[in-house]
Amino acid sequence: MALQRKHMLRVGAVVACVGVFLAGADLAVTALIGGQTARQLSELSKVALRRSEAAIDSAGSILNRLIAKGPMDCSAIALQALRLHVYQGTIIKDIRTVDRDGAVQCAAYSETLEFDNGWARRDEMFKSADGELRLFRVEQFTGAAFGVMRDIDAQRSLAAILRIDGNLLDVMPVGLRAESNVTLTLPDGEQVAGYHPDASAKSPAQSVAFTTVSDRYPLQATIHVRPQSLSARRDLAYLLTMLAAGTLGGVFGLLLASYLSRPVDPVAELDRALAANEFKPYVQPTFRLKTGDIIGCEILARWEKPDGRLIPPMSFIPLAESSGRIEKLTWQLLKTALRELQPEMKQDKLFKLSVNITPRHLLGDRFIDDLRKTVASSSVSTRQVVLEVTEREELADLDKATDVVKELGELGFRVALDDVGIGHSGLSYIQRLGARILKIDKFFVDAITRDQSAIVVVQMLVALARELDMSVVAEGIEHQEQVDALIACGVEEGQGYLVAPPLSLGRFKQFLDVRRVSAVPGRAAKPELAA
Ligand SMILES: Nc1nc2c(ncn2[C@@H]2O[C@@H]3COP(=O)(O)O[C@H]4[C@@H](O)[C@H](n5cnc6c(=O)[nH]c(N)nc65)O[C@@H]4COP(=O)(O)O[C@H]3[C@H]2O)c(=O)[nH]1
Repeated sequence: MALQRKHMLRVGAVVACVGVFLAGADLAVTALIGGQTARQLSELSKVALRRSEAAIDSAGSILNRLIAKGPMDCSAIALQALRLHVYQGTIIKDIRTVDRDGAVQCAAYSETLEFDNGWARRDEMFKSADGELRLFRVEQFTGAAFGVMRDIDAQRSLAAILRIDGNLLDVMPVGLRAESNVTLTLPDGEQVAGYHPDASAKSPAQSVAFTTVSDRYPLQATIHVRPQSLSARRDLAYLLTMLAAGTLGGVFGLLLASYLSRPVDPVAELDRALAANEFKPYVQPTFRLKTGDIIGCEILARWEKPDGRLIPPMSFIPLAESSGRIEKLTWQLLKTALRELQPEMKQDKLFKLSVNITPRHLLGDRFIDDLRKTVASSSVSTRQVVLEVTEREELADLDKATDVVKELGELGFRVALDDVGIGHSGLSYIQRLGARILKIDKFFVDAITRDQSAIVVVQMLVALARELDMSVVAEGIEHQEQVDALIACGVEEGQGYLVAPPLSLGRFKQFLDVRRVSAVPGRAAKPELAA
C-alpha cells in the first residue's frame, strides 16, 4: 500500500511538473518567437515600401529629366524621347502626356492605350509630401498599374505607368512565402501593386496584416499572412525548447517526489503540529445511566492533519509520551476545552471535564502548579476538573503518586483511575492511590451481557468503590442491554457510543443543546452528531 502510494506520488509529481514546465515554456516561447516573427514581418513591410519608394523616386527623376529636355508636346521628337525611357524589362511600361484635367493627350506607345480600362481624374490622384508628384491607380485589362505624374507646366503633365512586380515586393522569407502576399495601396485603399510568391495560391482568407505607411508618398505596403504562420509551434526552436522543458519538468518532478516522500522525522512532525495547533480536544459525554442526563465529558485527543485526515490518539500519544511532548499536548488540549466549554461549565456547576494524564506527567515536578494555573486562568472551578490516570501503566512511584493525588484532592480536583480491570495492579493499588472515580474498562462492559464472570468483576468493583467512597463510570457502552446490566450491578454513570462518540467541541455544544431540548433519558445521540 505504502509502495503503491509512493509510486502514485512519483507519477503524479512527474506528470504535474512536466505539465507545468510545458505550459510555462509554451507561454514563454510563444510570446518570444511570436513577438520576433511579428517584428520581422513589420521590418519586411518596411523593406517592400522602401523599394517601392525607390521605384517612384526613379520614375519621378526620369519624368523630371524628360521635362527638362524639352517641351513634351506630343511631337514626334517628344514621343521619341519618351520611348527611350520605356524599356522592356523595366518597371516603366509607358509614359503619357496628360492635360490639365488628367486626360491623356498622347502616349510613348499609343497601342498601350488599348489596355486601359479607366484613367483617374486629376482630383482623384494623391499628392506626394513634397507636392512634386501625384500617384494614382491605372485600370487596365491586364490588371492594376501604378501611375506617377509630374506637372510639366500649368496646362500639362507627364505620367509614367509602372508595374511594380515581384522583383520589388518579393521580400518574404522562404518559410512564409506560400502563406503570404504583399500589397501596395493608396490612401483610398486601392491596390496599385501586389505580389504573391506562389502565384497559384490564393490570398489568405483570414490574415494578419503588417503595414508600413510612407511619410513621403501617399502609399503603404502591407504584408498579409495567415494567423497560423505566426504560431511559434511550427518553429524548430519551439519544439526543441518544449523537449528541454518536458525533460526538465520530468527531472524536477522526480526530485520533488523524492523530497515529498522523504522519511519525515516523526518527533519534528509532532513539534510542527503542536506549533500549528493541530491537536484538537474532542470530547465524549458521560451520562447518568438511569436518566441519560449528561454530567460531563472526557477529552480525547484528535490530530486534525492539514490534509483533512483525523488521526486517532493511539497513533500519536505513545510517541508524544516517549518524546516528552505529552505535557505540552495535554495543556494545549485542556486549555482549549476549558476556554470553549467554560459557559456550559459555569451554567452547570456539576458538569465535570475529564482529561487523560499519563503517570509520568502526573509525577512531574511542575504538574500541580501548571494545572492550577491552567484551570485558574479559565475561571472554572477545580471541582469540575477530573484527571484520568490509566491503570494500564504502572505508576513508577506509588507513594509519590498518592501524595500528588492527595494534594490534588485538597485543591478540589478529582482523580479517576482509568481502564480499571485490565491493568496490572491489584486492589491495594486502587485503595492506596486515593482516586475518587473508578472507570471500568470497555472489556467488561462488552462482556457483561454474555459472561457471568464479567458481572461478578463489575459487582466486585462497585462494592470496592462504595467501600472507598468512589464513584464508578463504565466505559464503552454501546447497547441499552449493557446499560440495564450495569445498573443491575450498581453502576450509576457511563460513557459510550450509545449516547455519543467523541465529538468536536462545536458538535458537543450542539449535542448539549439538542439534549436540553429533548431531555429523553438514555437516548442515543442523533446520527448527525456522530464524529
Ligand atoms: N468501540 C467503542 N469505543 C468507545 C466507546 N466509547 C468510547 N470509546 C473509545 O474508548 C476510548 C476511551 O478512552 P480511554 O480509555 O481514555 O483511552 C484513550 C486514552 O488512553 C488515550 N488518549 C486519548 N486522548 C488522550 C490524551 O489527550 N492524553 C492522553 N494521555 N491519552 C489520551 O487514547 C485512548 C484511546 O482513545 P480513543 O481512540 O479516543 O478511544 C476512546 C473512545 O473513543 C464505545 O462505545 N465503543
